Amino acid sequence: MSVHLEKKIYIAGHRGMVGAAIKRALERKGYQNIIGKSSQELDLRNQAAVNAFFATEKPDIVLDAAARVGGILANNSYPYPFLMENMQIQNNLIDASLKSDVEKFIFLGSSCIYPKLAPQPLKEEYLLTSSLEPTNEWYALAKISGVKACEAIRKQYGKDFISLMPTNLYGPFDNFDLETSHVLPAMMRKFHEAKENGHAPVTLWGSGTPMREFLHVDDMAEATVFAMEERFDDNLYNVGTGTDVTIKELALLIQQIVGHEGRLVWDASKPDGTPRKLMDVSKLAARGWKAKIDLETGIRETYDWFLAHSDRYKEVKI
Ligand SMILES: NC(=O)C1=CN([C@@H]2O[C@H](COP(=O)(O)OP(=O)(O)OC[C@H]3O[C@@H](n4cnc5c(N)ncnc54)[C@H](OP(=O)(O)O)[C@@H]3O)[C@@H](O)[C@H]2O)C=CC1
Ligand SMILES: C[C@H]1O[C@H](OP(=O)(O)OP(=O)(O)OC[C@H]2O[C@@H](n3cnc4c(=O)[nH]c(N)nc43)[C@H](O)[C@@H]2O)[C@@H](O)[C@@H](O)C1=O
Repeated sequence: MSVHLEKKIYIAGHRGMVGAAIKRALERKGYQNIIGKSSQELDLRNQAAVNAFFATEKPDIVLDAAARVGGILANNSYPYPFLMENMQIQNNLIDASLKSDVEKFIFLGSSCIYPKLAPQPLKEEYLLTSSLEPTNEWYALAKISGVKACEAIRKQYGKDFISLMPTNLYGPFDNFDLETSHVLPAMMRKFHEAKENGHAPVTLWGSGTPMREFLHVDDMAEATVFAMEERFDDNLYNVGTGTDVTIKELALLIQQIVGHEGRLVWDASKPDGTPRKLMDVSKLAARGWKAKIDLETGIRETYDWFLAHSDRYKEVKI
């Protein structure tokens, strides 16, 4: 299905890693009417401000990539904002989109919505079948309520509101802050700085045995644009590569790409999180979308970006 290139598309969170990648993907395809606001210009936690923005701008399509986002330690340390701010942001966006008759709304969730010990790979139907992973249950609960809000709107009003569940993402404009980031950017920065420091030892968190699946953000953006252009018959679709690695394997790959030759130390006082969360990506594949960027290529490209933006990676994003 094609979407008119003049449709007004609002990307919530257009300055973030995912939002910026979606903007690049839309621009590549020739979309001409893309809008966005920074959190300073429009605080999405403020319902009155969000309603006023929608009344003025009247977007045709809303892509929701705005959220409070962080790695395992940030999620575990700040449960209240990860629950409350995410619910506020998404509730305001979803409700304003319904009331202003937006044609299409895409909500981005996360693979952590699925139960901690669900069978692998994770099928969409496993949602709400057992308990969540404790390190990120607050964030996961917010995301689950977003999925359900979109599903409720679809069920009650027949509107095209859908949810995409990305696996762990990485790429340009990631958060490289060592306390709040996800594992892949943290490892890249740690190995890089240790190499510059005479190949000093690198300390990583947990046991190294958990498994994670990593998707390049440009693939995620392509999947979002694909979903925007299609009319799906269901509410919830996983987005991933369908393959995963252990955290130790990831460390060795990044170490080799960065060229660090020192020792690895595993800090067992830090949490492992969920043992595995591999996505079953067959539902989206059946619609005709699959990831293109393999992990090694994606990490090499991201490291090139990191080297070219060495002034930026020390910014704290949370
Ligand atoms: N990164 C990952 O590994 C994964 C991410 N996701 C999901 O993808 C989406 C995007 O994540 P990602 O790009 O990584 O995150 P980033 O932190 O890079 O970007 C988040 C964006 O949200 C905006 N934002 C946050 N709070 C507010 C607020 N109160 N008002 C307005 N805007 C706000 C920020 O705006 P500003 O820059 O202007 O402050 C920023 O642009 C999220 O829904 C996340 O849950 C899902 C799975 C994995
Ligand atoms: C996308 C997803 O991201 C979060 O879940 P997570 O996958 O557990 O998060 P993570 O990327 O931070 O860690 C992955 C694994 O890696 C290990 N690990 C080793 N060394 C470092 C390290 O240096 N930093 C970090 N962050 N982790 C490290 C770490 O101990 C863990 O075993 C959710 O909270 C939630 O936000 C969500 O949905």
